[in-house]
Amino acid sequence: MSDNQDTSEAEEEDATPSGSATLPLRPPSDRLPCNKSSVCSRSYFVVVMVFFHVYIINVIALLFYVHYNSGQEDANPSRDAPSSNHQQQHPESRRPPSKPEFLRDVSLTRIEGIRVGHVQKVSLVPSKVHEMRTLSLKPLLFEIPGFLSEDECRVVTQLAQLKGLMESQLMVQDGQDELAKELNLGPEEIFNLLDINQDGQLQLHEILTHYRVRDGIWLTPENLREIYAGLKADEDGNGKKSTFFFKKHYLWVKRSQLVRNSRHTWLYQGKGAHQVLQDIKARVTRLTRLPPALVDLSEPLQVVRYEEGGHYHAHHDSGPVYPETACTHTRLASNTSTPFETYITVLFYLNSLADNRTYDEVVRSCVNCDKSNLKVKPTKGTAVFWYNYLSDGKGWVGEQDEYALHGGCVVTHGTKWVANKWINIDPDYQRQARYQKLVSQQPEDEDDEGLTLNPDLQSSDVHQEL
Ligand SMILES: O=C(O)CCC(=O)C(=O)O
Ligand SMILES: [Fe+2]
Repeated sequence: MSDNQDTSEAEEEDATPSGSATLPLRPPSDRLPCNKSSVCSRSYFVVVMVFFHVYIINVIALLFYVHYNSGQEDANPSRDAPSSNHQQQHPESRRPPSKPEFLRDVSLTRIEGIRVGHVQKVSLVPSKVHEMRTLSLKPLLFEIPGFLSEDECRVVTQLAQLKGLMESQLMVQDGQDELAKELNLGPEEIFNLLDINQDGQLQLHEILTHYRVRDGIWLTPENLREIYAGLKADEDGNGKKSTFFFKKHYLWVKRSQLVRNSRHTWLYQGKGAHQVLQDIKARVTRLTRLPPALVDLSEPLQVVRYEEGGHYHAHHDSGPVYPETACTHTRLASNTSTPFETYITVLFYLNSLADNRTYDEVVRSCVNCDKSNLKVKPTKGTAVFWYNYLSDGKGWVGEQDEYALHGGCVVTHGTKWVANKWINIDPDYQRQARYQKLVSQQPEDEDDEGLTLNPDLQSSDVHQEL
């Protein structure tokens, strides 16, 4: 009780306007300001202004609310995707999503590497359990022995031979005459174009730039000095040459100076393809745990043959195409309107190399194999696969993994056969989703796990060289 009394006293005290004790008290008549018109209108103005401001603030808040809500709906492309229709019926789908709405339906599984040497069992075919060993975490790289059977390796190489293999990279002189005709430029004009600093001379670096830009030829300044020395062209040793010598030393380029010295072909893996090829594609889908549609939309199997002296210098299978690291397949993709990159590379060894002198470096190599951090010896049937991109942490691709630099060492004895399955995606999810939607409007194959493409669409839109 006493507490209540205290409280009511306190309330009474509190009810006294604070600070009023310091103001002189006036008689009640003085406190009626209406007889003073200026005071009355000022109070009236203040009250009106307060109401006006509250009203304006409310309107602005309402506008923000409406804008924010409609903006969320616009930015949500999955709402017009068929699979998200049922979500619209649930009120909880209006809650803020834990990850961007557009990544709800599709996300890229990334297999955990755990640690180098870690072995996980994977079930890829009914009769067998495969072992998948982590070879590296940076980049994320795995090896699966016996991924292909002996028979499958044989069928793939035979199918490639039946189809016919083409040079992976043309020698410069192979196309030189046609280029000269096509360019319709005289030697003077070519000289001027190559003379980057316009000093009337061609320096070593200008020639080198041209080589890399036009031909993808792997020439170091040392190579060029050797060429000059061989031609006795640079007698004063200042590295300045005439067009005559520049034209002439083209002929000195050897196959070993190409980025890639091999022959290859593409084997279509969709509906109607040889059963072995379809099986390999299905197994790759299981292995990578990616949405089947992504694997279906990817390039066909590329089969590559290296003869003695064959090699593939260090390169990335994806990312911006620098002339010296250009791959046939990234060119293939970049020729098209669909900007696909290679998310995963699955490399199959279709034969074993006879001895230890002839092995492959797979990752983090430089032009020469001695500088590589990791080498994998080709063993028939073994598959290695790695991620060319890091994750964005939200279920799609992030940055390109610089550590995915790799190459194939020079084959010193015999012939080496490999096949590449490049799994392509568009780093821009929304474009990929639009593309997938477009392609999924093609007739579907009922037997298939996922989406099946109309071969005509596939070859004309994505895989031009098939
Ligand atoms: O032949 C190899 O070992 C590597 C091949 C490769 O990296 C490629 O074809 O992109
Ligand atoms: Fe490669």
